[in-house]
Amino acid sequence: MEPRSSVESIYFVDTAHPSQQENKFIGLIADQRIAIVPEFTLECGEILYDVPVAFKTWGALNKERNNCLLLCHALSGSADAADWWGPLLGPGRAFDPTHFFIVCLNSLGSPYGSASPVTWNSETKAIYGPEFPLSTIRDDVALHKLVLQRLGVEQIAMAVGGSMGGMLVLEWAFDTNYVRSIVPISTSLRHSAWCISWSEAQRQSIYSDPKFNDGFYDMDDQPLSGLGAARMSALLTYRSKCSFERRFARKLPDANRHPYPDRVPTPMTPGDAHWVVHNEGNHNRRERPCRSPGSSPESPGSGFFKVSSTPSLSQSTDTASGTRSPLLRRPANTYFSAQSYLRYQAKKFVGRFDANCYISITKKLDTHDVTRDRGSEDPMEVMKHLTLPVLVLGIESDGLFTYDEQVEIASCFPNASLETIVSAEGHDGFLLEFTQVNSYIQKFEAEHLADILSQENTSAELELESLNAQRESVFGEMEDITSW
Ligand SMILES: CC(=O)SCCNC(=O)CCNC(=O)[C@H](O)C(C)(C)COP(=O)(O)OP(=O)(O)OC[C@H]1O[C@@H](n2cnc3c(N)ncnc32)[C@H](O)[C@@H]1OP(=O)(O)O
Ligand SMILES: N[C@@H](CCO)C(=O)O
Repeated sequence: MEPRSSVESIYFVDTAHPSQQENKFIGLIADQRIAIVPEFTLECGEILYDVPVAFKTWGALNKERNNCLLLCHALSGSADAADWWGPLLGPGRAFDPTHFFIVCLNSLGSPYGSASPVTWNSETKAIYGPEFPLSTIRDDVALHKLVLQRLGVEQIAMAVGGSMGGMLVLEWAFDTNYVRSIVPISTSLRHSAWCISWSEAQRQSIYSDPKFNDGFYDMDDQPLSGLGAARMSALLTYRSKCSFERRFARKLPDANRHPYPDRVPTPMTPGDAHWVVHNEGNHNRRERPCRSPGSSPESPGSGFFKVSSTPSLSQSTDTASGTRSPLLRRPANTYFSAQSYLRYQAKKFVGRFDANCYISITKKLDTHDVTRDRGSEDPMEVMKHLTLPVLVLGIESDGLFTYDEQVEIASCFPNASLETIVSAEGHDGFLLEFTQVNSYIQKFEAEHLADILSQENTSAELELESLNAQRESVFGEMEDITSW
């Protein structure tokens, strides 16, 4: 499906644009700009009007307009590549704005500024919500190309991205006249049954939240427990068993650093006590009437659970009522550091992401298949003419986009090399192992983009100061993970 807007009709606005009027996530991304594409036809046939595309740039175009380094973000990323790949960005690093015009554009369906369930539909005069149409990786590439052309880019020197970003990178490779080289990382030629299934399980978590309401939820009262649960299971697929064992093993949470997150009722009877253990961590838990002797569940006067700030089953003392605790022995622990971490990550995620956007993006991932509508189901066949230089990076501990899939990608391009990111962290290694990613990409640039590296762009200097400024990350913490 061809996009209909001419490149010249695209214009630039800031984030106060009406498309973002109800988007509470837009403010999380610093200093980005928005391109408005007047009309764009998605692969599904739906036409979007006044389509916002959020983006950030670093450095400047050279006079040949061929030094664009395109960064493509992953599922929960944004156009602010400095936030999630910051250590790779800067003079002397793989993404060097003194040589490259670095551009990162936000994908459709993401809550960070491009058209999505949380942006305004100028036709219905409301946010899209669950009526945002299905978008594909190819839609992103087609839409982003319009914006790149509007920015004056005549050729992409190198497109780099991991995970979902790697899917965009692979689709970019088919634009043989526009793209000179690519670096797909921890990604796939087509979304595997394994990945589709994880997406499905995560969406089901969201659907089963009573607040989801088929996607028509109140933006001020969102299905947070469903979205949080989705992120928890996703996070597990982004890491490895080995990494979790190393970090958490059977440790208990450090109460000073990670205080117990829940307010837990003090049990009055053995049944109450068991109920507390059973429901600990249940965000949708309701208040349970006290069932102590002499009271009935329906007699509120006899009191509901008393609320304390620590899990009461770790205490075997008397209850507030003076009766003996129903549990005299110290029970086995049921709350571990690993759980505390997952809950913390879920809580953090629901503060920065939207449930409908999560569904929209995971469905987009499910559509990914480089062979779709290209005349053969054999990727080798559909890719044999893609002779551009390709560097594939894979992580052996990645259980989501497996190393075998990276081998397959490399084998389908006639001019590809494969390198290994050594990491026990699993899939997220591409966001954590900065030194290795940086050095592999620099080596690749030296080999294939020497002409661009030989040009120095002094006008980029102005931007470097703000690039180096310390600021809080929206996404990654990039802390020393061994400290846990
Ligand atoms: C699919 C894609 O598209 S990905 C591409 C782009 N990605 C993005 O844009 C953002 C995605 N970001 C991420 O995936 C992650 O943030 C990463 C991979 C960058 C970094 O991983 P993180 O999970 O943030 O780091 P880490 O695992 O070390 O967690 C650190 C946090 O957990 C907390 N924590 C650690 N252990 C515990 C514990 N036992 N209990 C509670 N909290 C804990 C730390 O205090 C820290 O908190 P903070 O965030 O307030 O500083
Ligand atoms: N941690 C990344 C992994 C997905 O590939 C994200 O949240 O975007």
